[in-house]
Amino acid sequence: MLRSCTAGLRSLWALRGRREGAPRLSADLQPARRLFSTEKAVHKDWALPNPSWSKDLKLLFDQFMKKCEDGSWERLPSCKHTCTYKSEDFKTYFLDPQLVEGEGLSQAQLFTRGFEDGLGFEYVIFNNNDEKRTVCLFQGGPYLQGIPGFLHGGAIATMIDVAFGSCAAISGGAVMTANLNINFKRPVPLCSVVVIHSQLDKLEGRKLFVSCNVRSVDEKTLYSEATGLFIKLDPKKSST
Ligand SMILES: CCCCCCCCCCCCCCCC(=O)SCCNC(=O)CCNC(=O)[C@H](O)C(C)(C)COP(=O)(O)OP(=O)(O)OC[C@H]1O[C@@H](n2cnc3c(N)ncnc32)[C@H](O)[C@@H]1OP(=O)(O)O
Repeated sequence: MLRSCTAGLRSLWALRGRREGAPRLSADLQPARRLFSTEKAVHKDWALPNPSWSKDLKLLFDQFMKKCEDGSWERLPSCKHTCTYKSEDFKTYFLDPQLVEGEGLSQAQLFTRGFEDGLGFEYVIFNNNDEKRTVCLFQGGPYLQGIPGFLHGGAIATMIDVAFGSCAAISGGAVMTANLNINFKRPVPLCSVVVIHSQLDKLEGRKLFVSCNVRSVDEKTLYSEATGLFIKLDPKKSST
């Protein structure tokens, strides 16, 4: 298993390099890279443009890919069927191995990647390791409607959780959300693009405090602000 993980990891990052001509990551970006599990399927990286992406989303994506060229930013690949954490990490916490590998979970996939292209969550996350922050570019599709014409608050909360989770996991490894606190300030138009700027504010023992704001592409509209608490899992405790 470990061997196939490593091989998968290598091929994922090789694929990334081939697709985008991405530069080699500097050594200090290695922690983020190590977090990826690629044990079964590295066939598709979902954090790449598809035909459903709007002009705004593609434009922002290109701008951030440019920022990746000097190594200060990195795009985080996103798999659908495999846990984005190393499964070895989670096996430590979820002592029943069936929870991680059982037949019953063969259908399991990441909630945010379970929609057809363009209908649900279209997003990509970029990480700046030195500044301990991430930027998530998010286009919420028509299946995420709440009030007619606007995104469901739960969809925004989900995306904030994913953005926070990535930001926290890069520093903390295997983490879980303990608390999310969101102020919804303006409704987000369905199918528009928003930018979620997340920041690791404080690391205190196993606690990672994060915050974010959700803004329009032109940055003029502040849609939401949130804080979160993530807890680094304790290998001595079972979570089940
Ligand atoms: C390249 C890299 C890519 C990155 C690749 C990753 C990509 C990633 C993408 C996917 C991202 C998906 C993101 C979804 C993330 C979920 O959806 S997680 C699911 C939702 N969350 C849950 O189900 C968690 C349920 N809760 C629990 O299991 C347990 O409460 C926890 C959170 C594990 C903590 O339990 P514990 O380890 O026993 O912690 P415990 O000893 O009770 O508390 C530790 C400390 O935290 C404090 N604490 C705990 N809970 C709280 C709370 N709610 N409020 C305040 N303080 C608290 C305690 O007071 C204590 O403080 P100190 O005494 O140390 O000062």
